[in-house]
Amino acid sequence: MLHGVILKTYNSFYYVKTNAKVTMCTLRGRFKKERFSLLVGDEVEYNVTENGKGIIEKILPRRSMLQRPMIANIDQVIITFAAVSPDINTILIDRFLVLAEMSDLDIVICINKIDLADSEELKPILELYRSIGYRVITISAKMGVGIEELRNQLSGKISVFAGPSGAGKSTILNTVEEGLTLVTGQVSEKIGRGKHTTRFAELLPLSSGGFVVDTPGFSFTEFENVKKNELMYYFPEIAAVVHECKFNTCLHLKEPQCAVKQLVTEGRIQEQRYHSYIEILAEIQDKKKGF
Ligand SMILES: Nc1nc2c(ncn2[C@@H]2O[C@H](COP(=O)(O)OP(=O)(O)OP(=O)(O)O)[C@@H](O)[C@H]2O)c(=O)[nH]1
Ligand SMILES: [Zn+2]
Repeated sequence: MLHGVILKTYNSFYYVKTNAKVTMCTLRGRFKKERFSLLVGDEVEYNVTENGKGIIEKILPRRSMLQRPMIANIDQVIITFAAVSPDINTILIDRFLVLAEMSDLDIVICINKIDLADSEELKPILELYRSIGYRVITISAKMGVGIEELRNQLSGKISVFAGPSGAGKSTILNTVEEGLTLVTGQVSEKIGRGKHTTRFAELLPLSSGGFVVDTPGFSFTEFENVKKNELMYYFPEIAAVVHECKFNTCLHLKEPQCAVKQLVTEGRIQEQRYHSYIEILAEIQDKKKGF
């Protein structure tokens, strides 16, 4: 039996990649009821028949699952922002970070367009995220700076790019490997408006090994699923100290003897991050009130 990864699905066919070869597969009859749960990114075992078609015999256990886009076994998210044009927006970075933390993915922050940036202005932002423990890489897709480091980071893994429009995600992919382009726009926004444009994401194989998802990840509707007393755990530097607050119900707002607020005062938790926390918390609470 061969072992492979599902790159895309189309009309009940699964395109399964093993080494350099892609085989069109169908599902063994007894799996038919599982058809809708088999996802791009799933690892399968299959046999090839005389006509060259494959039959999937076994679905291997999943390591992870992302909801939007629906993909199995994603290893990491590359949160991509431009240093300028559009100007870097740390609150927006924090929002993407929360979504990535919620999905329990490894995270890399990729700051693009450093050819346009004032490195002195950028430095504190890089230091902030590095101090929290995030891996931050700086690149210029246009000038080819930092691309080797990014390639190494993508090698052998399944990655999804996420980030605002104009950050340069398509340009980056195309620089990492010629011919790779993202289907732009958030997946979830394509649903509706009377058009049947819902599509499943695909995996694009990289020549260095590994895959990237062809659609950008995440949309902000996903904050709906966060509980107000869970949000803190998606800010690693806040999560690390919440047990020191006096009240175990502390949301770190106006409660007395709050370790989080104390550390913000001392500058050991960055004010900007605390503000992002407060802002997202307020949004979650507003939604619960029925807005
Ligand atoms: N100066 C500079 N411009 C860049 C760089 N990378 C991308 N751009 C430009 O930024 C613009 C946006 O790039 P895209 O690759 O379309 O960005 P995207 O993130 O895919 O955007 P959406 O398709 O809207 O999601 C384009 O005009 C690119 O040429 C860079 O490193 N430096
Ligand atoms: Zn507190």
